[in-house]
Amino acid sequence: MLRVENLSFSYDKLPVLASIDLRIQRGEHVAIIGESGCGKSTLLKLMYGLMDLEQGEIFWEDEPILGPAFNLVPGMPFMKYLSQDFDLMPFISVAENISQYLSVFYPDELKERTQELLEMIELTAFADKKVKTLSGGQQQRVALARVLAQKPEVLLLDEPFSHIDNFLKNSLRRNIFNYLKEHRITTIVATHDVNDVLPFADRAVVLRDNKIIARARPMELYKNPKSLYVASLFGEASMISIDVLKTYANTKRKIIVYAHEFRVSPSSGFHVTVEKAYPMGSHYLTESKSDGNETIYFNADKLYPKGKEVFLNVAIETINQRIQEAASNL
Ligand SMILES: Nc1ncnc2c1ncn2[C@@H]1O[C@H](COP(=O)(O)OP(=O)(O)OP(=O)(O)O)[C@@H](O)[C@H]1O
Repeated sequence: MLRVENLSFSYDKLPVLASIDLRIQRGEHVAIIGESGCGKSTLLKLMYGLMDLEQGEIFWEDEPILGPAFNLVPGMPFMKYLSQDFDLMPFISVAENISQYLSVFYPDELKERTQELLEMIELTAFADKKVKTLSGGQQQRVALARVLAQKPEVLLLDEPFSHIDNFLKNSLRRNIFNYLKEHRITTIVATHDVNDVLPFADRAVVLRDNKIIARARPMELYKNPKSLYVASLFGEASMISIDVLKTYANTKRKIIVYAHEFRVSPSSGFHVTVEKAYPMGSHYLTESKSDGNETIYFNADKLYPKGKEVFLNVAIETINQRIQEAASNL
């Protein structure tokens, strides 16, 4: 188990993390999510021992993870950390970068394993190319293979697919996250991208204002977001007063509704005026204003012009589910 106990950290007296407690089981895959600058990378660096803690302790099983004040070589040998700059050897080939940490005493195994990792990152055809000649996305894939080759017990990944195009991203995610699960490698991923979180993470931890504000299975967080901040990490969402959605409900309490949960009606429902629409392929993400001047996002299957008045409805099951969840959070 990885244990983070009462961790606090500041850069030049600017607090970034305060009183963080976290337990991650061996083999678990945890996503650290939150807005840019909330401290995700800092938490990963502290977990790896790259910086000294200001307060608190971190353990992997019973071994304390210590920073540079206690370790000449920063970083723990049973862990690997893939930062946003990839730490590759630019003047040697892709295959050599990947196999650098494999044992030369077992040449067949070395070749086989390098081949397996090249296939996983879909760069077999580039095996003999020098890393410096690769694109940013290709270098990120080599960096991923290079950390996997080292068979860490714990892998810390900071935005691991940020440079990779959408065309490849999904298959790479499946290849890599399935591999990590099969090999029971404890994985902690700092990410902005819900596609790294919902399909793969066992748990998501949400950071905001130096603190963990939510932790749960990703689908629980998604279905029952405790705040607009949490919902917004998963998609466009709005806060709506219950009585405007359910006219007979006599309460001003608000619930969160995702853009895709609204249905457009020409004649009845919650009245809004269209401000702007963004084509998203399968639908138009439409920005509108309510009569109370709140910004409401909804998905529409056609393009509504600015100024168009429409009515929005939300399925009664969704409203009731959010009301129940809001009550259970009280
Ligand atoms: N070396 C540093 N010196 C001073 N301040 C820093 C340093 N590194 C990060 N910070 C600050 O600490 C805060 C947290 O940064 P961090 O990189 O951990 O956030 P993040 O959540 O990973 O952001 P992003 O998602 O944009 O990568 C930010 O306000 C950042 O400006």
